[in-house]
Amino acid sequence: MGDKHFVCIIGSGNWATTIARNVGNNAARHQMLEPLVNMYVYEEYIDGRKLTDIINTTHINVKYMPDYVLPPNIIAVDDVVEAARDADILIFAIPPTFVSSCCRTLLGKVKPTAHAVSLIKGFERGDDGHIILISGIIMRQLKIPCSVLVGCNLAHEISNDNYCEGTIGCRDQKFFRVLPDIFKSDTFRVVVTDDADCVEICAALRNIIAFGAGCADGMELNENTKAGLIRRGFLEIIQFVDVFYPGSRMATFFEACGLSDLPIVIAS
Ligand SMILES: NC(=O)c1ccc[n+]([C@@H]2O[C@H](COP(=O)([O-])OP(=O)(O)OC[C@H]3O[C@@H](n4cnc5c(N)ncnc54)[C@H](O)[C@@H]3O)[C@@H](O)[C@H]2O)c1
Ligand SMILES: O=P(O)(O)OC[C@H](O)CO
Repeated sequence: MGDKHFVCIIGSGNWATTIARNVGNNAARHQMLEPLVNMYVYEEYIDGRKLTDIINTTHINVKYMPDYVLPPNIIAVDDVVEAARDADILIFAIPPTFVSSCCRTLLGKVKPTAHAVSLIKGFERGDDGHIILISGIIMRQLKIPCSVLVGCNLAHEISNDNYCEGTIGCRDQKFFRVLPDIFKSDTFRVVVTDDADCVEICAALRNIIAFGAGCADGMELNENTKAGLIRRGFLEIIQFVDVFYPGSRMATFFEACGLSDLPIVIAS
């Protein structure tokens, strides 16, 4: 762990662009990080100009975050292989639908020692009906470990420097110290745990409870009923993890990935 880590962000949407400011600021001053950070941008044309050119000259992602200035050490790259080739830490922040195709493109092209971090919420469904974690897809396809960062993380609030919290589920002890240092800021508190499956599952399943709460509103059920539904849904997440990911810790459900993220999604 002596050498500096080169960081690459894969994605340039709302969340990727928001977190890129923290990553860029931290990379510029952290002794364990290379100051330049690549950001893979799915190329688009805005008024005839490439989005990558716009980002690299104005430092603004006019498509996804038009009022938000990125640090100049964030370098937009339109080729995912080129962006990721030298990376020691690969941050995935794209919608779940694009993960498999992106990993197929990257297969054999990333450093075998690289470590991935998924900021993606959601999961895929396997042929047998089982849940497949997004980090699992990344690990299986790229054959590198993948940690996760999730929490009560509405991008527009973080971009406004409103206080918020995130939980990192770290799958490699070697990265325990450096991962929080990559993402945190004065207003973004990041806690790291090794209970990575539980962290990711909390974020993946909370949408189901939020959907149920939305249905309760739509059916004009009262607040007592909705609160009961949310409590029972949260309990079901705990029971699900207990059955399918044994060994997870109860305390993890009360970190940002669990209890704080749930009300956000229900309200939003
Ligand atoms: N927005 C938030 O507040 C927020 C916060 C936390 C986590 N997340 C999670 O982050 C993930 C991304 O969400 P988002 O809100 O940034 O999405 P978004 O809709 O803002 O971004 C879409 C991204 O997909 C890229 N894209 C489009 N077509 C593509 C293709 N064919 N191949 C590869 N990339 C393509 C776009 O360039 C863009 O970078 C989701 O899993 C979401 O749950 C979002
Ligand atoms: O709705 P999502 O999956 O984009 O998640 C948004 C934020 O993470 C809520 O905390």
